[in-house]
Amino acid sequence: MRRVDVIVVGGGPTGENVAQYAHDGGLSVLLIEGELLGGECSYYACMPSKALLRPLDVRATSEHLPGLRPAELDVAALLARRDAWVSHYDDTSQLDWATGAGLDVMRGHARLVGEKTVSVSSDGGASTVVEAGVALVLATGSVPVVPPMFADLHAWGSRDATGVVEVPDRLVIVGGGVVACEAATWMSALGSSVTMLVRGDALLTDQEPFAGAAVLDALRTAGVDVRLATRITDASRAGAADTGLGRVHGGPVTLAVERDESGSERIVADELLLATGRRPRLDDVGLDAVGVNADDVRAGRLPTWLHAIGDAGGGAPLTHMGKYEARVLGARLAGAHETPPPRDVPVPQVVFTDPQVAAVGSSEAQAREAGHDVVTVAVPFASAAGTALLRDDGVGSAKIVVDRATGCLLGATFVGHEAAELIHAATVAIVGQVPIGVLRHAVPSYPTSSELWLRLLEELPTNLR
Ligand SMILES: Cc1cc2nc3c(=O)[nH]c(=O)nc-3n(C[C@H](O)[C@H](O)[C@H](O)COP(=O)(O)OP(=O)(O)OC[C@H]3O[C@@H](n4cnc5c(N)ncnc54)[C@H](O)[C@@H]3O)c2cc1C
Ligand SMILES: NC(=O)c1ccc[n+]([C@@H]2O[C@H](COP(=O)([O-])OP(=O)(O)OC[C@H]3O[C@@H](n4cnc5c(N)ncnc54)[C@H](O)[C@@H]3O)[C@@H](O)[C@H]2O)c1
Repeated sequence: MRRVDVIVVGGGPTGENVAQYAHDGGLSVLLIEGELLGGECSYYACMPSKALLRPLDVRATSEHLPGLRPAELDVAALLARRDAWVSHYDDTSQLDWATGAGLDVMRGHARLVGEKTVSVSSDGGASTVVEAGVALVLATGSVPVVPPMFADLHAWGSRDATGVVEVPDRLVIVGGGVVACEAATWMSALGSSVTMLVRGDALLTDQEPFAGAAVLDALRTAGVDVRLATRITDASRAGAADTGLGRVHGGPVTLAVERDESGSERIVADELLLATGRRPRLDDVGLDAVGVNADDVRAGRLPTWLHAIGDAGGGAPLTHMGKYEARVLGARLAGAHETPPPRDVPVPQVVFTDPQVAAVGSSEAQAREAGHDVVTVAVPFASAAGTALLRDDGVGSAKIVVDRATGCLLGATFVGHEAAELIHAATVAIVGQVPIGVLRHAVPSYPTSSELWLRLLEELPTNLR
């Protein structure tokens, strides 16, 4: 049997980071990956989606900046850019990085078979048993949730949308969350006639309501048919088949859809994209062999040698949060002395729609629900010269949520063009618990987007400033 200090199962961004931090702290580490080293993010999620979205953002900017001729979309070149960013689904460069960083990498599917022990089976059927001296980390990521009604349709998942090869003429997207909104943006730009079927009465419901409303307006303006408060009662498809990543998976899909105000109707589409959430990938890692289950993972009821982090751990399923958990755990396993983290680390997220939604910490509703007495202020996104100069269509708003008792920021949301880079200032202010009275001495350069901070702080009651 092979022995190492730390076994990491899953070589996505979370697994790679925990492995690197533990190794740099002096431990021997084995990183086990069953598919592509780099994980969902590098090949099927963050990288391809943002590679597709960025040129579209630049094109839209060119349409709103007098002095420029609007940029023209070159679909073949856009897809080629996506292919380059996913390294043509080849993980050689990631493997080079890992071995260069001193990590031992094993290919194959790992299952727990006993305390601190996994069995790794390779494609050829051979299996190797490995034991960890210190810890075993599950960084196995997540899988898409497929509602049972769609189980036999070979509907597209987010992998097909980011890996699009054949652009369906008519695409129905089920869901109103992040994947649905981002995918609707690039699929409609690529030429699909997109219908979004959303069961709730808003988009992006985890965010401040004005964020979902702005994205809804923008998608509709771009020609996406967004139908809220819908219920799909039946779904069928002739000739459903796995024709390959990003290709249309069979004949037309027929959906029976009910809406409160307009009764029921039939919708026919060439492809169906399910964007109905994700859940931790824990079904096939042998949890039962060590007497735990997925609920134990979610509740943190694990033996001290076993850890589940990143998407697998059930926290915010975001690359940067997985990497953060990985840095903290990797250093801790190696015995590094670290400043203890604040009790609640705020979660930042950017939705790369047009306009972008960038948020961190609590929304007003979440803060009130948590029992905070809050003061909130909002300003138009274009109310600073720096943001107004970005584009002449100036949509969006910015809002902050301040704790009246401490005078510190609890949350911030920026909705507008290139809003993404504004959010880290809010993250720093929340983690640093910087009182507003101090924050107002952080002077933003003129004319930059950061001047929105000034506009927001000026709106607060004088006793808080
Ligand atoms: C379309 C889309 C776009 C996204 N965009 C963003 C974004 O812009 N920003 C952002 O922060 N997040 C984004 N996310 C979320 C992000 O992709 C995930 O949060 C991130 O990939 C999680 O990293 P991870 O390492 O925990 O898991 P993963 O990246 O899923 O990696 C897990 C790895 O473990 C391997 N594995 C699983 N089980 C085993 C086993 N038993 N044995 C061996 N190997 C195993 C898998 O093959 C995989 O490579 C997006 C998600 C989607 C679906
Ligand atoms: N830019 C980013 O940071 C980014 C981009 C994409 C994905 N992600 C991550 O990936 C995760 C998954 O994204 P997602 O959009 O799939 O999930 P989500 O939880 O954001 O949205 C799921 C949507 O599907 C709907 N839904 C769920 N079950 C349904 C059903 N049976 N019928 C009809 N509608 C149903 C929900 O109401 C919701 O609108 C997100 O939590 C996010 O953290 C992040």
